[in-house]
Amino acid sequence: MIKTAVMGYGTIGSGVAEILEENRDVIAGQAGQEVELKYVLDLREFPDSPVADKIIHDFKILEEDPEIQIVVETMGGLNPAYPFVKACLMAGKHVVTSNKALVAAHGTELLAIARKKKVNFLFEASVGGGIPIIRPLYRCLMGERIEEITGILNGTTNYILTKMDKEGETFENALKEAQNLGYAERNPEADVEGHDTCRKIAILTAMATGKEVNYEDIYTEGITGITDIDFKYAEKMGASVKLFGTSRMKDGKVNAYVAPVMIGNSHPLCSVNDVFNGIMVRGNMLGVSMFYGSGAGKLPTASAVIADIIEAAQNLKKNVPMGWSSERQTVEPMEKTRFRYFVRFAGSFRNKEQEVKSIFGKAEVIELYGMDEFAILTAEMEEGAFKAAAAAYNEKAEAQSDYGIKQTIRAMM
Ligand SMILES: NC(=O)C1=CN([C@@H]2O[C@H](COP(=O)(O)OP(=O)(O)OC[C@H]3O[C@@H](n4cnc5c(N)ncnc54)[C@H](OP(=O)(O)O)[C@@H]3O)[C@@H](O)[C@H]2O)C=CC1
Ligand SMILES: N[C@@H](CC=O)C(=O)O
Repeated sequence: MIKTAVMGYGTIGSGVAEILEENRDVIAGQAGQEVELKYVLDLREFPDSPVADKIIHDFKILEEDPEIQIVVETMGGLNPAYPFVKACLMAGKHVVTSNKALVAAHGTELLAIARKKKVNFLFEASVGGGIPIIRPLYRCLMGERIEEITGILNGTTNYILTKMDKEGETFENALKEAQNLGYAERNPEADVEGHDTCRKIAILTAMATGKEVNYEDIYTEGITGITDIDFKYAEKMGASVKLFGTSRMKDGKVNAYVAPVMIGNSHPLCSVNDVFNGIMVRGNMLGVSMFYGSGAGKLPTASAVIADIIEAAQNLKKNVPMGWSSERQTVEPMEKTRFRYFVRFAGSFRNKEQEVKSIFGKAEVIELYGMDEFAILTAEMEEGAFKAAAAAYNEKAEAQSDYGIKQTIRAMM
């Protein structure tokens, strides 16, 4: 029998405990022996829960218990998750985590310790919730040169954007619902400002390149600036707005960003709604493959944790080769990335046509009935060139005491 401990009995930790019980026989069949939950480390008591008799508050108890071979970290954050996980690996225990903040910040070091100690540090649940994506990258796609990963990688923001788009819900109400459903991070700023997606695309890029990626090098913009008016234009254009995490890899160079993107209804990721995530992976031989499923939530995410527990149980005496090295992958500046741009301007197109055309070049024009504003969809250009054009337009508008650009969203249509 293999004994495990869960650190953090919140949304995901309690899901892990539930599946260990509910799917006990399936897990034992795959792991080759029974997997028993011995301890649950948390700050609080859970007297009415099924794990009431397993609750501990002192990390030393599980760290020093030689019976514990696999530790699950579902506390979130870096402190004390990082020192606890490191201590478990140093003590020769396998660690499974759903914590992308931890993997993005300290993954390189923790993977190296796991290799040295011949144990495993596994993090399938850290990206895409219940969607298998980490293991496919190091197993099924191991013979591919990965050229691009583009995904809707955050359940909370996709839930919010879907509610705003399809039901006219306000940003604030939709966020509250996502929090009540257990999708959001403890500090939801990580979701809505794009930091969670940034960590996930950094992890996927590191998996794809085999090199460490500093998530702070990735341009990151969240969804807090997206409004109901943007969705009105999107509807008229047969489009929607989604938060993308994208990484393009070519000749050793990586272009990566996190940003809301206007996409047409025919884009494969446009129909990924609510808490669902969708991840497109393009390999040089495979072409495009799509991964789709619940990107957050108790049981889907816990299901991914359970798969890692089984992987560790099947490899108790050896380190499964996966992850990345300490060699740093550089990320190209955002200025070099090419997009079309959806731009909203104050005033009427009739009055601004000459100026807009002379500064932004050829563009499609979109007007909404009864609005004192208009929008354009530019041709594809480099981010640096677009920024220069937008600055020139705003400068002119200011000189004429005229309000300039109201909104800019990158577009792929
Ligand atoms: N929720 C989701 O859908 C998903 C979450 N994740 C990730 O999984 C991790 C956990 O998320 P989630 O379950 O939602 O978070 P929760 O906040 O629901 O759970 C965290 C639990 O850990 C406990 N905890 C915090 N600090 C300590 C400590 N020092 N010692 C012991 N216990 C502690 C918390 O106790 P208390 O409440 O008393 O502070 C809480 O019970 C995060 O990294 C998150 O990013 C990944 C995919 C999906
Ligand atoms: N807050 C995250 C949880 C899963 O990673 C999300 O909403 O996607």
